Amino acid sequence: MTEPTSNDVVLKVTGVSKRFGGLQALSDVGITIYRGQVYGLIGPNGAGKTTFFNVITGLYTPDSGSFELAGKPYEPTAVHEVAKAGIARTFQNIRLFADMTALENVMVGRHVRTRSGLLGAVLRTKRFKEEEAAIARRAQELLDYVGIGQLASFKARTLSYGDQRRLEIARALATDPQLIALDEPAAGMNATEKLQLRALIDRIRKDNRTILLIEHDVKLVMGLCDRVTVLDYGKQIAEGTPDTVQKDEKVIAAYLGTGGH
Ligand SMILES: Nc1ncnc2c1ncn2[C@@H]1O[C@H](COP(=O)(O)OP(=O)(O)OP(=O)(O)O)[C@@H](O)[C@H]1O
Repeated sequence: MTEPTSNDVVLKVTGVSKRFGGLQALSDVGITIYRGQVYGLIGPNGAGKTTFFNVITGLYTPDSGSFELAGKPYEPTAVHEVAKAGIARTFQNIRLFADMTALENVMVGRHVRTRSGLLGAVLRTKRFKEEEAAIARRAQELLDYVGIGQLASFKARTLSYGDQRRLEIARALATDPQLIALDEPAAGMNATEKLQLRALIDRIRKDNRTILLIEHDVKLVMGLCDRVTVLDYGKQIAEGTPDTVQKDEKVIAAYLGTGGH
């Protein structure tokens, strides 16, 4: 394998701090993710993982930090701006349009990248209709890609939990993101669904896409990720390959609750 170069950096985040009242939720946290990597963010409950995710994706305003996506600075000031910049995310608590079909849910994701706009939609111009047909085709391809193509016409709420998570991933992919941020994708999944999820994430990586994930299932993270950051009480206590991180004494202590807190 060739060494990644700075041109391959997808996300570079440095010096992120965030305080909630008296609580320092993040202290000077930074990560660099290269194209084609699966990057894991782990840590005990309350370590700051979700806060870090929310900062990167524009839900929380950080007290400090600088952000670069594919070589361009971006300000994570609002969720839609972050989506436009090229980060798509899924949520710990699935956020689909429950009464829309699977296909429609993916089409909504794709609209971030369309050009006809509202006026075209109201007037139902030729260009709008062509664009809609292309979006529907692409949405179907993405459903096939994540393995639920046969469920395209089913309402999202009728899908199994695992399939809803796949649908969320398809919707994220629909925006053609630089980075896909997955918030606990394996939460609530059974062992078979976890294996399928792992295969899907592997496939997405093979297609040279880049993934950041928060995950409680340490085994899944260690088996899947190229690099891992471990947070504990808002501090980055380790960063590296799963092998090195797993052996790190601070990490072992944090997970066993003997970190001296
Ligand atoms: N909006 C908020 N207001 C106040 N405190 C918050 C807020 N969001 C998070 N916190 C606090 O910040 C700390 C970090 O929380 P965060 O949810 O980021 O941790 P986490 O690592 O994602 O935990 P978990 O694994 O339990 O989801 C916690 O002490 C939490 O109570």
